[in-house]
Amino acid sequence: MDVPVIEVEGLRKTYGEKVAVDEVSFAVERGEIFGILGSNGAGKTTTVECVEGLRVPDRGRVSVLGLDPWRDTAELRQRLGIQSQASEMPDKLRVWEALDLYASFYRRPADPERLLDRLGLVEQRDTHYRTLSGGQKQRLSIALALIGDPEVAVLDELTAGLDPASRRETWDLVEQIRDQGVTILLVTHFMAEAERLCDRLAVIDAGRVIALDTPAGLVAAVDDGQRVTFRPSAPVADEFLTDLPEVRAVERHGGHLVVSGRGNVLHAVTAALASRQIVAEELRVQRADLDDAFVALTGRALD
Ligand SMILES: Nc1ncnc2c1ncn2[C@@H]1O[C@H](COP(=O)(O)OP(=O)(O)OP(=O)(O)O)[C@@H](O)[C@H]1O
Repeated sequence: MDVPVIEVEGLRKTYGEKVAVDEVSFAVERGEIFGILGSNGAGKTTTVECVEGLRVPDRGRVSVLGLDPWRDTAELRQRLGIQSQASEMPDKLRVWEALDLYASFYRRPADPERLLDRLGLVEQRDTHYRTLSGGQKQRLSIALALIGDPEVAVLDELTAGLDPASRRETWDLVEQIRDQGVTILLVTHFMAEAERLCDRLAVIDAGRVIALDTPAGLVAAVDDGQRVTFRPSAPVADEFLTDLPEVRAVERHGGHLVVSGRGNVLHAVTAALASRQIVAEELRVQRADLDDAFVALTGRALD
């Protein structure tokens, strides 16, 4: 088995009296998109800043590509790309100048022209930073994280403030970056992003990892099965449905029935109704999603 690309063990970091993270442990495998999901102030940034070598933990061990982020900082800088939510540039810096400047920090930088092309910034090559749109600034920050041709990239809240279309484009881009072999540590408080992109994720709450699994695994752990809502075309007695082995409960809301249970509730219910020539109108099927998992784990919705 490969050695994990990032290993964090028993991390603790305090700011004065405030314990920002405690007992945080996780390992990121090569080629993964690993997410750190949590609400504002949960400790996500503190955790990744310890991984990047920007903060020194009070306790615990961090290893990135076999390097110690504090002892081997210079070497790590060459192999780790950092995209940060707060990377502002001088107003008059042009896009190509920013890439050129950042490229000069690396032993073996990526080709800036190819990166501009990949990130859809060719036409903005000579544009001043100040006049870039939010989405273009975001793409530039990703380009700057990749200019060193890193093996690992840390992306922090990368779609914050983007409109839905730019957000989806950015997600496609992150997948392409991973497909080219870059391991990605993704910080997010955005559920759809975690569900769409992450192979596995650690849910952080009040400084601690409270769950670590694939998005599907997190959902399965709280999944109370399928819930089918419909309006029957003719009256149906509750018992007719509760007698089905798949069905656990039947509730009535106005003219609608809400039938919940395990296994293929939808098929069982529609087949039983069909045997009596009853049609399930206005039919909807609901399953638990990552939002439900988060609420079950933390006791509240993600802000
Ligand atoms: N330099 C600091 N001094 C004092 N407290 C801090 C400092 N940095 C962070 N904190 C506190 O530590 C806790 C964790 O902060 P952190 O920034 O790691 O959370 P986060 O999950 O990244 O949140 P956000 O999404 O808002 O950035 C918060 O309560 C925060 O107020």
